[in-house]
Amino acid sequence: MARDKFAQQSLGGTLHGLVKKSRVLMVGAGGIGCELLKNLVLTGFGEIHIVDLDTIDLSNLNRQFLFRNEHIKKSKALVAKESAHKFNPNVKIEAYHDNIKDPQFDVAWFQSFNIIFNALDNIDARRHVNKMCLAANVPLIESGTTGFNGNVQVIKKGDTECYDCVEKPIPKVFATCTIRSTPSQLIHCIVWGKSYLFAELFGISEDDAPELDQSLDKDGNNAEEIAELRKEATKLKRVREQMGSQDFPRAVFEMVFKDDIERLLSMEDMWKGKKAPVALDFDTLSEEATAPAQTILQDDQRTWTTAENFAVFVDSLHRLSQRLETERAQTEVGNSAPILSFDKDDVDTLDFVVASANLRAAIFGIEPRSKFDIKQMAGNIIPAIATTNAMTAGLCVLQAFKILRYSDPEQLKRQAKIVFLNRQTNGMLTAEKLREPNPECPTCSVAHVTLTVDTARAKLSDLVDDILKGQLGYGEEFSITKDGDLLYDADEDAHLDKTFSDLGLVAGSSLTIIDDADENKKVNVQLTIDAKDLSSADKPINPLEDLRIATRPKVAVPVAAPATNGHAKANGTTNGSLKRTADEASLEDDIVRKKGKVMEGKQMMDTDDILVIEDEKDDGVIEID
Ligand SMILES: Nc1ncnc2c1ncn2[C@@H]1O[C@H](COP(=O)(O)OP(=O)(O)OP(=O)(O)O)[C@@H](O)[C@H]1O
Ligand SMILES: [Zn+2]
Repeated sequence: MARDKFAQQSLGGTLHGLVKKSRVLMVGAGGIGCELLKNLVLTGFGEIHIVDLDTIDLSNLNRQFLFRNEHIKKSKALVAKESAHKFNPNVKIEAYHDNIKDPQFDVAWFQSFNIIFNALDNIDARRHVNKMCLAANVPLIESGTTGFNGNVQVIKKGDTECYDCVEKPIPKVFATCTIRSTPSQLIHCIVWGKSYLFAELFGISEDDAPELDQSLDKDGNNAEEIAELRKEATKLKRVREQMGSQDFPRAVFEMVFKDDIERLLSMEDMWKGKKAPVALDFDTLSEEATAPAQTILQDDQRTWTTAENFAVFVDSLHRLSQRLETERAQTEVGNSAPILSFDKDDVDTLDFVVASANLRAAIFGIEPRSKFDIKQMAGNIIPAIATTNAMTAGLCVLQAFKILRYSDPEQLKRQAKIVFLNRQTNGMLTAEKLREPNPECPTCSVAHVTLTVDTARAKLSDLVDDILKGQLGYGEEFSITKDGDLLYDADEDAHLDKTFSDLGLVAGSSLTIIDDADENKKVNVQLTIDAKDLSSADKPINPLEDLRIATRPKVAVPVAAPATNGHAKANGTTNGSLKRTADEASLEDDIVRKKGKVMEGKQMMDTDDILVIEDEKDDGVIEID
């Protein structure tokens, strides 16, 4: 009870009472989430719900202090609840080991909270929660960190900018050819080693790997190159069959560091105006590689010579093939063949990727790096800093106090802030006034409509013809998208005959309708689906009663200057520039890696997928997700 007394003394009776009565949701129980949950529990927030889809990983333990060794592989949400509850047993905590995008977390459920906290690590989930908070009209506290930078932003429907008010730059996937044929930076070689060579030898064939964009470029130019790459993959499979034999390292080496390079060199056009690669020779390097791999490996902060990388390559290849052979021998007949997967904390896999990447870098005249550096690049590129998470989580709670204290929107707008944590600024913290919503925002400048649908019977054509054109008066020019994926527009009618179920539209799913008419354009509409079995005598979509969608005002509205860095977790720029420069990020190659899900065009990538994206601005910033 002492804690309660102190909290009351420092917050004052009124605020303390509001805190105790409040019911809050925290999405994500990772780096920020663990700190935030501790703060919420110790401050005495009455009821806290936690959602996290992930399990605890060894690499989380250094900063996610609610987790211990014995919790590895257990649910983050459930363990966070257990650990934090001990700090203050008076607080009610509910945990869900689930994806926040699951239909059970519908608008009504979001509505049951006073405040929602995002402690997430990916844009897709953040956008989803933003959308749900707008639909439910519940204030959201959005936060993020990258290295030493952090940010906290209060989002309130109609009163402030939402997460989508400032467009996030669309990330660009590296073409297969950059990774496979024309690397120009070490990161390309690392991705090649990790996502192609390692996966092809010890994991799932690259044909199944989603991170390499197999598509043709817009002129259809890659066809030949892709056919070649496929041939190469077949050849590699044959090499793979030699695993376990003494000749295996030579077979792999000659295939990727000699034959493939010679094949590339034979395409002379490719190297016009570009530095041509130089193939490596197994025998020459074997003669030069005199130091034992174990000695070289001890020196992981020094950049190894090509011969040293060669020695580590051969050694790690032996280690990995032995591991796979042993696992195969132990696999019972009928079970799927074992595979190895890359993990930056698994030395055998890391050694292999470091050596392969550096050998490839030598071929293409790219500066190699130490194992220490490559580990960061291949794993967590900008390291997560526990204190940044802790400070950011503290700021989240301070903003939550403002939301509880100021129920009047005008007062809240004056009191609540967007706060940036930034090592470059004097005093580390800077606060900005909350911005007005962007009237052009595709998410918050929309009409929210809930539609009752029998998802098994209703077809997309029912929505298009009966509801949108028939009832709401849309013309021919409009589009229907789901999470950025186009389902329908004047040129795309492929899905019209599909049912809502076929299209994966379930209870709680939402569709965005954008009017593209030249005149009297309607405001964007967000349709949320309320799934019900309707009598077969009735239409499969309930008509909307007396609903009219307003048209947009004709005024030209300046788009607010972007304040957030859409790529990275942190929005921490105060100088008006879109993103931090490499210098600001204190990294030579400012490289960011995030886990989780990101929408890339129309493709959804899962937690373990690797997406390589290049910054639009040519400042050398690369993000791997
Ligand atoms: N759609 C989602 N639903 C629920 N939880 C999510 C969702 N997307 C991400 N998360 C969770 O958000 C948390 C973000 O935490 P954090 O940024 O510390 O990431 P991490 O994966 O724990 O660590 P790191 O990425 O730094 O190695 C993670 O625990 C992750 O599981
Ligand atoms: Zn918005």
